[in-house]
Amino acid sequence: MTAETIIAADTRINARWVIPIEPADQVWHHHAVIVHSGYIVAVLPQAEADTHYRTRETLDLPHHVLMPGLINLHGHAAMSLFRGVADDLPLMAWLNDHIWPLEGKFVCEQFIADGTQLAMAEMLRTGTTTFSDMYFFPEIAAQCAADAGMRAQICFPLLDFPTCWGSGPEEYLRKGEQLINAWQGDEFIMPAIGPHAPYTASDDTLAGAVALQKKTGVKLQIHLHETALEVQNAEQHSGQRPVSRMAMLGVLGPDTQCVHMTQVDDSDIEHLLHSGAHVVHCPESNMKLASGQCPVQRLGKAGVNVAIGTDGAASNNDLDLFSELRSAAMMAKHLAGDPAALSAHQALRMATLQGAKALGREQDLGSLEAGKCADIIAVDLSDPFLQPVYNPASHLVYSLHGRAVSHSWINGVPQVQNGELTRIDVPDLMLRVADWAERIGRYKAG
Ligand SMILES: CSC[C@H]1O[C@@H](n2cnc3c(O)ncnc32)[C@H](O)[C@@H]1O
Ligand SMILES: [Zn+2]
Repeated sequence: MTAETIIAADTRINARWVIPIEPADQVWHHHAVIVHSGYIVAVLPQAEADTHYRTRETLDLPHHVLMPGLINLHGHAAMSLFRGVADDLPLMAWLNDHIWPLEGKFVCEQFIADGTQLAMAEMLRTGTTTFSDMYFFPEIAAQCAADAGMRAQICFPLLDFPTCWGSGPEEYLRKGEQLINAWQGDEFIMPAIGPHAPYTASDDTLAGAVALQKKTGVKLQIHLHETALEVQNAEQHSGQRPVSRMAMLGVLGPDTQCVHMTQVDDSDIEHLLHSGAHVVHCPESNMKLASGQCPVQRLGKAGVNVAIGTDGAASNNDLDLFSELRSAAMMAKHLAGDPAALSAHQALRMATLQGAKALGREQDLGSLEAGKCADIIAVDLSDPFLQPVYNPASHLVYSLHGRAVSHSWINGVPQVQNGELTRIDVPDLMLRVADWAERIGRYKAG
């Protein structure tokens, strides 16, 4: 490019700080991000942008940090309607005695539409631009995400028993294949297979999942080694750890995301590494259900890719990935007995580029680099509770929560402007949520 070359583009965002994620551990001052046709064209010093770019619009963010949108790699979006409905319980009592009966009573297409919108409103408002969902009526969740312009991996549920979405594994697999056919190759929606867990999916069911994965090439996500009890029960029942059973059945591979992994021994790490499977860490859900904790530092040092997720709002109880990062960093340090475990920059990478890698999208998502999709967030650091700012990466992980997000774009399209959602009708959504709360609350009260 010569000094005279002026390039026309759609949007220029000037920010006080830019954390590009790649290259790693960088904080750039007074840089600009240039966006055109949904893609990042350049990330460069503002003085250079003055010389080389003319854009239709320019946004000045003088107290803000720009970074890639966050990737929430595990959740059950519509469960936001069950937020706070059953607290202070261990996983199996929470599921068996509370959540599964409630799901049997209330989950239907409208529940999924309203609950998924509620979850998306919270995620967008707190900096998430891509999420993964594993829940019933995935065709509704996929359409909701596409309508809102949000990126989503939509995992269809697969279990041995009947639910509101199907009569059993055969029907789940048949409907799941329809979901894959409808959405595979879409820019926003990534259909995937979601066998619930080793204790709810038989060998035959998992073989069906593996066959469908081989046929279609989509990703597979499963809850795995969530609790010590899960591993103990499996060992007593079959003499095998669930990870080893998954390896034997062909479930583990580079297209597989193992959610939780709070119980990890050397043989598990060997299976994860050998297969190239990814781990999704959900620290707050794991703490709240007292399930255990994923040893992220150990896995990272061994070379396993670790992404992060909130899990559903019924076990967290929010979908704010910034607060999740704080918990992840604190927990990693506590668990490793090492304050250097999971630094602020490492935590931010886990919620961006490492999430993109688990989705197989590290070529076009997860960092602010020319050629990547313009999935960008701005975080306002001007509040008194964030002063002084020596290191914005530190504040993003250790000091703030997601409500400090002021702007977000997905594919260059504004989703949040000055803290307001642009594409979700919040007052209308609140009416529908209030209606569900009234019905669920009345049922709970007996
Ligand atoms: C097959 S749809 C998803 C299914 O999973 C349940 N669920 C939500 N959170 C968890 C968790 O942390 N571990 C295991 N199962 C979970 C959800 O209620 C649905 O029934
Ligand atoms: Zn989950």
